[in-house]
Amino acid sequence: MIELKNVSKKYGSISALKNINLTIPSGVCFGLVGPNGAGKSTLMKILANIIKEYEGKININSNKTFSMGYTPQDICLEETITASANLKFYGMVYGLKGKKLSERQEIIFKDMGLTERKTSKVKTYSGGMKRRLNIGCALIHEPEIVILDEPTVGVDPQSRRHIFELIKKLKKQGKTIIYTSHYMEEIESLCDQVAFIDKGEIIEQGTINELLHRYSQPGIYIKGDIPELLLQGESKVEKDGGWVIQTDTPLETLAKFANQCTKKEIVPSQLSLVQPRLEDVFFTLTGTELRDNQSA
Ligand SMILES: Nc1ncnc2c1ncn2[C@@H]1O[C@H](COP(=O)(O)OP(=O)(O)OP(=O)(O)O)[C@@H](O)[C@H]1O
Repeated sequence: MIELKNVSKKYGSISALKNINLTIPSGVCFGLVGPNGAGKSTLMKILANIIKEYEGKININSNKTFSMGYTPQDICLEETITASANLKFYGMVYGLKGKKLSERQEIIFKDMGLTERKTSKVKTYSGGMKRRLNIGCALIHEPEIVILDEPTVGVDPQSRRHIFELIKKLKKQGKTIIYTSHYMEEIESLCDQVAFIDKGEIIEQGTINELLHRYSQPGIYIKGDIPELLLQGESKVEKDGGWVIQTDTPLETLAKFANQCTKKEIVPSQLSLVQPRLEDVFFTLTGTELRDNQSA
């Protein structure tokens, strides 16, 4: 278990983290979500012991020994040598050698879908391949705790798929994974728990289901050539050229609209239940869209 108590960090006059209290149970995939500049990377670097000057207390696995792998947001590879030599270097840094090191290299290359390119120089790799290798370097020593800071930023779909598969494999192995992303759909599909961070503060945390349950408004979505009359008296919000109709009884409302449309021979281009999304939870909490703040 990882426990943070009143963790704060300032860079000069900038308060990057303010009294962070967080508990990350062992064996969960924990998502940390927030807009640019929220403090995610700072928190990751503190956990990875890269930033050593901060206020507050961190307790990892009750101070028992543990191994950790950290992938920073920026690619940290030597481009002029082969992928294999890069991976070997990281393996040796983590104390691996001989047969064990070779075996681990083979596994990482296979997991990352890079086996055929392992003897190529890193400078010949695409951005996505470099990112996959960068992640592999942090996993060479089979760490119990894996910290991945925006592992899918700017990657192609193929690399994204490999990274997702890898995270699922790490989850099955019972690793504790801490994962930051701007992409809520990634957090929703990969993580068990999530914390929202905004302006250096944790503004909400819980399991994905808890948060969706607590904050999302149930409803249905209707789009198309819909007469005003049909929507009269409904609590509705315009969205993407259609309407979200807010209701506590979405199934009944959906059936009612389907009936009315059938009777009036109207064929909406879309009529569906609104699926609660983490994106909406963040919006409810902060009043801002996560991605409006993105520069990437
Ligand atoms: N080395 C540094 N020196 C000064 N200020 C910094 C430094 N690193 C981060 N900051 C500032 O601290 C705040 C938090 O930055 P941090 O990189 O932790 O946020 P983030 O949520 O990871 O953002 P992003 O998603 O853009 O990576 C920001 O205001 C940032 O400008």
